[in-house]
Amino acid sequence: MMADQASGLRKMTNHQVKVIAVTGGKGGVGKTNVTLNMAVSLAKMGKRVMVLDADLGLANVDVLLGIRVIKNLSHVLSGECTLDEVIVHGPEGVMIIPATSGTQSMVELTDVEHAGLIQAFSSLQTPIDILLIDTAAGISNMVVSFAQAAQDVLMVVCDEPTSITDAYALIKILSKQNGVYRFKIVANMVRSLREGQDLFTKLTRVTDRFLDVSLELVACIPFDGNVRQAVRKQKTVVDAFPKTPASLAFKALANRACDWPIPHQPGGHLEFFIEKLLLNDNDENIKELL
Ligand SMILES: Nc1ncnc2c1ncn2[C@@H]1O[C@H](COP(=O)(O)OP(=O)(O)OP(=O)(O)O)[C@@H](O)[C@H]1O
Repeated sequence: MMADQASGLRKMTNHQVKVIAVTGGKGGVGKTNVTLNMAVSLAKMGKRVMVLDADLGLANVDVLLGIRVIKNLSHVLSGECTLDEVIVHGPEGVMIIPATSGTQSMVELTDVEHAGLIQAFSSLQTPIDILLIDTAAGISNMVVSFAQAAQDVLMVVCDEPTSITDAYALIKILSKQNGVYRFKIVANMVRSLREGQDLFTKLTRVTDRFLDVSLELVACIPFDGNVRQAVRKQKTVVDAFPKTPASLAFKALANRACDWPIPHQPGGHLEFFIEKLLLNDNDENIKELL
C-alpha cells in the first residue's frame, strides 16, 4: 500500500500546496472564525481553498456557513468514502471537508483512523492551493498531528489568562515532543493594536523563558460585534460586512498568508503534508496499516 501511495503521489503535478493549521489550545478563542474568514478572503483572491473541519464530534464549520452535510470526515477516516466525495461547497467556492456534530467528541485518532487520514489525503484528486485546518480545542493527538504536519501553525489567542496558559501548554507540547518550533500568533478580539501587542508580549515572556521556540505576531483582529452578527446569519464577516474592522484585519491576514513560503516538495501537491503525517506517527504499526 505504501508503494502504491508513493507512486500515486509521484503522478501528481508539481503544484505546491500550502497547509495551515489553525490552533489555540483553548475553546472559543475564534479558531473557526479565523479559519473561515481567511478561507473566504483567500478564495476571493482566486485561490482554490479547502477547509478541513478537524473537530470531530463538535463540528462548527458547516453550522457557521449554514451548509447541509451528508457525509463527513468520520466517514472518510473509517474508509467508507473518499475526501473528494465529502467536499461541500461554501461561499466563494471554498471547499469544506465537514466533521460530524452531535456524536461523542472524537479527540484521539486510533491507528486505523490515522492511517485512513493519510490514505485519504494521498488519494485526494481535487486540485487545491491552500488547505486550512480548523483544529479542535485542547491538546489531542489529532491537534498535534495536524499542527506537526502543517507548514504553518496559527495560534489564536485572546486576552484571557486561560487562553495564554492553554496556548503556552500547546506550544510546549508541540515544541518539546513534536519538533514544531515556529508559531504564528493571531491576537483575536482585541480592543486595540496595543492590546494585541501586549498579549503577544505576555506569551513570549513565558515562551522565551522556558522554551526554544520562535513566535511571530501575524495579526491583531479587533473585537467586532459584526462577527457575532455574521455568525447569527451563518455567514463569514468578510462576506456579510466586508468593510468592518474585523473583516479588514482578516483580509490583511489572508494577504499576508499568501507570502508565507511553501517548502520545496519534490513530488508536489500534498506530499510534504502526508510525509509529515506519516512521520508524526509514533507507532510504527501504522505503516503496516497503509
Ligand atoms: N474578532 C471577533 N470579534 C467578536 N467576536 C468574535 C471574534 N472572533 C470570534 N468571535 C466570537 O467568539 C465566539 C467563538 O468563536 P469561534 O467559534 O470561532 O471559536 P473557536 O475557537 O473555533 O471555538 P471552539 O474551539 O469552541 O470551536 C463566536 O461567538 C464568535 O462570534
